[in-house]
Amino acid sequence: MPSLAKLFSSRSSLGNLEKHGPDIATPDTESNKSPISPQPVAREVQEQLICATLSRFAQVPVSAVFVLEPGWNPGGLSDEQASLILKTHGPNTPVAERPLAALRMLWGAIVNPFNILLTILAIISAATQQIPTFIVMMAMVFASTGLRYWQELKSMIQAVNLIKSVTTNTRVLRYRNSGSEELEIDQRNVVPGDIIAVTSGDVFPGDCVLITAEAITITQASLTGEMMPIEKTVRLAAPGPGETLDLLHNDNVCLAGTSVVTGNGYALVVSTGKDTYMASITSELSKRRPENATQIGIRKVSYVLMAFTGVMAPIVFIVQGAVSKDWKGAIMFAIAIAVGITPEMLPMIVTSNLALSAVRVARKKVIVKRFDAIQNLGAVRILCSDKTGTLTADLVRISMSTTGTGDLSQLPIKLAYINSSLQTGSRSPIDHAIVDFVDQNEQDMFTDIPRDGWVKQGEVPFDSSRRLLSVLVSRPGGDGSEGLLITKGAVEEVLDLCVSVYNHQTSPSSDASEPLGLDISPSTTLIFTADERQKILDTAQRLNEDGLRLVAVACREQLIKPFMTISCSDESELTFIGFIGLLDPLKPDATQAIKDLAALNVQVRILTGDAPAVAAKVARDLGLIPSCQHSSTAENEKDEGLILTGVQLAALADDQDAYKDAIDRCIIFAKLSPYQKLEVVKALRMGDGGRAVAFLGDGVNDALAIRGADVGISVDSGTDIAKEAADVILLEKSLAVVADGVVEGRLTLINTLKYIKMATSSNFGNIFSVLVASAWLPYQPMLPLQLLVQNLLYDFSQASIPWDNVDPEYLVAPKTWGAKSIIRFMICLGPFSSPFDIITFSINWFHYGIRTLDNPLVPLAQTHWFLEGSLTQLFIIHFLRTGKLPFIQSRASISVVCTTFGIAGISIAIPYMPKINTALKFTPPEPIYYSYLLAMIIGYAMVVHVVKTLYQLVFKEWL
Ligand SMILES: Nc1ncnc2c1ncn2[C@@H]1O[C@H](COP(=O)(O)OP(=O)(O)OP(=O)(O)O)[C@@H](O)[C@H]1O
Ligand SMILES: [Mg+2]
Repeated sequence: MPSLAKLFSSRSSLGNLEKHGPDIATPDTESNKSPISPQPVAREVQEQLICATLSRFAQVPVSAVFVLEPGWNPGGLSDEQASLILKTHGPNTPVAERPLAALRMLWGAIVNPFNILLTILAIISAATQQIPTFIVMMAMVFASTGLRYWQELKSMIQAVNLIKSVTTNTRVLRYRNSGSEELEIDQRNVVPGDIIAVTSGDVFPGDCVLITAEAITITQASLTGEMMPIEKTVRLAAPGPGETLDLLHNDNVCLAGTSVVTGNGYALVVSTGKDTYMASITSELSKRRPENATQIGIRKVSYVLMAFTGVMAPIVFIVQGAVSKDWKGAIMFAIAIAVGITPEMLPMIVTSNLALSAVRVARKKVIVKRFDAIQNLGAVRILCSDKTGTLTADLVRISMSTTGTGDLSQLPIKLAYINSSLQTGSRSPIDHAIVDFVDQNEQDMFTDIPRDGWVKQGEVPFDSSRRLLSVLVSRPGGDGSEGLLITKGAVEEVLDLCVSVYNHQTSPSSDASEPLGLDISPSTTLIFTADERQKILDTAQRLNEDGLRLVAVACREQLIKPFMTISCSDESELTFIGFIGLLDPLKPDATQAIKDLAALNVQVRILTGDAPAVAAKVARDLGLIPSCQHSSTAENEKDEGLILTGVQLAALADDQDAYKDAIDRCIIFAKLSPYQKLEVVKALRMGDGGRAVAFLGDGVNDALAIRGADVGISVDSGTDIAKEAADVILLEKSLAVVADGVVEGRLTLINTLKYIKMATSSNFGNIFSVLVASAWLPYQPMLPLQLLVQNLLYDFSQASIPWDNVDPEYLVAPKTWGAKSIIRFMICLGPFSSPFDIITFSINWFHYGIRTLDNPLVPLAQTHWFLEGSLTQLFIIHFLRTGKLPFIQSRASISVVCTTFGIAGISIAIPYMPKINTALKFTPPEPIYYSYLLAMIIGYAMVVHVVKTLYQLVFKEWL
């Protein structure tokens, strides 16, 4: 008996495309093993090879690394060297873009139960001299395999092309004109021997060894699923005796696909492309990802069908064998029935459905990295978004530079400028805005900054948990030991570190002896009392409510010692200087996009690391929370229940009910750490009995939540780490295209559901008919071969379903795979075809008097059932594809009309086709039979329509 589990788990073409995702129909990991997939032993050998290559460079002190390979040098490769290595090693193609395993795919299309059975039957036919039968059967094998292979190959090529349109750049050091130059190149052109510069948010393009002294933290979530960052540092000592390299748990190796969370540094690329650890575990990675709703749905339905097959095939075999005494014929018949029940086209339908949608959304500049994400997008009920760049235009510009009490002052922006221009981490839009502003206004306002005089002596890079960025600089004109620690960051975080407030009134505004006129001494600072703090917070609140994003600036004088490094612990005892207020206008299309999403029943929530008041202002302007005309106090009170901050969230941890209530109620989640973003996404997913949640973000701080959501969405201009974690990439930063993606996802899901509901219900109906026929008729109601031909023709007609129209009302609500709904549909609709099959048996029995096995008219009886079965099944597609009246209220797409009517025409023609009819043992029916047939089709259509109306009344759903 053909194994349904195998069929459902046969790897679809997309399997080897995905970075980490399984293909669509792979519920059963055991049977995922492709017959020609690498054996575990081969994998072990490959892993040992990777280890050996890496340990050569990773287990020596950094000072000795460059001696190991002639030509490699700490200043970087020359362009000639790099292009030579590129030629020999090949491009550093990411796993997702690997050329297709076309042969493996062909193997998957060939080896399926349907083909195996047909081939066995064909061989038996050839052995018994039935050459025409053999030819017909083999033609069927080629046709079905060809159709599936062609569809899957096409989808895969499309997928690869789509993924290629998302490029990732890497900063490399190249040795040019007797000096090192840092340049940005396409990640595909990185070669072993390259030195890369990485900063927070960057993904390692190959397996690398760290070569700079400062520690960085990286996440290996893409390889291990473990989201906690781990620290990596350079190796200074030689390895101890017996020390071996542990790929995932060593100090200085950063594997391809992992990404930097905090810190900056340089690393030497050791392996690229197919030689990386990630490439070696691609198939494992795909199995590790938890099943999504679609896969669970397919698995459940396949279990039900398997149970049917398991019960039905033996019953049919025993009953038919006992009635006809032809046990050999009975077993063939039972097998053919089992094949009939199997919806063997499901993997192909799902694949082409998804590929088609992926190509359609790509036209709207939405790139789906894992095809099945598109279906999940259709299921999304809540879209979480960070604020900057998706809701706002990401055109951050400086609006003001003020003191803690809101008076204009240039000092904060000047200090922030030194901080932003000297820091070497990834430049955030805030840093860009500060640097651009000062560069543009330098002539008029900033003549007193001796630009080149400030020399960086140390840095603590920005991270979203601290929300601070500090730079230690030596003052211009001094002996180099007088330093200034300049810290900028989120207001509360900076205030927590302050011990005094700079008094701008008493301070000399332009004392020539003090650069920037900054003199921090007891006479120019005030003690930081609770009162002072409150005053500053009030100012911040006021500015935030005007929609200004704030960065607080503070500093401290510090003595600089030789070889000193600084860390977070140095960020203390600061003097508060003032604020920089930044404006980021709303995206023009965001309000409409939120309305469109609301019309699609998708709620939008804001999850931001920024202050609640700024987020509230954005939400109000977008219409996400009601705006209040009267006073800001009233607004605050009203917003209260809709905003939750990270601190409040943490405080709710002990009270589960209040926690759930707050998560459900709040629209804005502000001041969240990256972990809290993930926590909120998880909590939202759990709510309401489980719902699909999408997360849209672009920063390092969004990557965890992107990975944790049902659909992670990022933008092409986002950080690599966010793009790596995402399932969907928007080439244009716009919320509006997300709404298009949601519609497309629903369209795909509806068409897949259509197929599965039609296929299962018609198979379920056939089971009853076959049981009746086996118990009643002394001959086979259809020959196994005839059953298979009918099955194949039906399959061909179904291949057009992905191109079908969907009634608009099905698109307004989130849609998920519901195994229960499919089974209910099958049980309620399936049996109504049986009465018409039994009428056909009765016509044969009573009208034509075909009652014995040796009656010469048996082929005619079989032709009759073939025609009735095929035509009713094909025609009824139009009734089942919509909850409305077919042809009049809802029309199928041209492709569905053409295939269903075309295949119906072929079915009618087959009994008349010379050679084919003899091979299949069909006889042309009498003309009068066609009037019976017409009556039966009309009768069946009427019955289905009545049942459909009642079904929708009772269950309030159709597809
Ligand atoms: N480069 C930076 N230097 C100093 N402070 C910064 C920097 N970037 C962000 N901040 C501070 O940290 C706060 C949180 O910003 P962050 O970008 O981490 O949050 P976010 O969740 O990405 O925000 P959004 O939702 O607006 O994208 C900012 O409001 C700002 O005060
Ligand atoms: Mg952000």
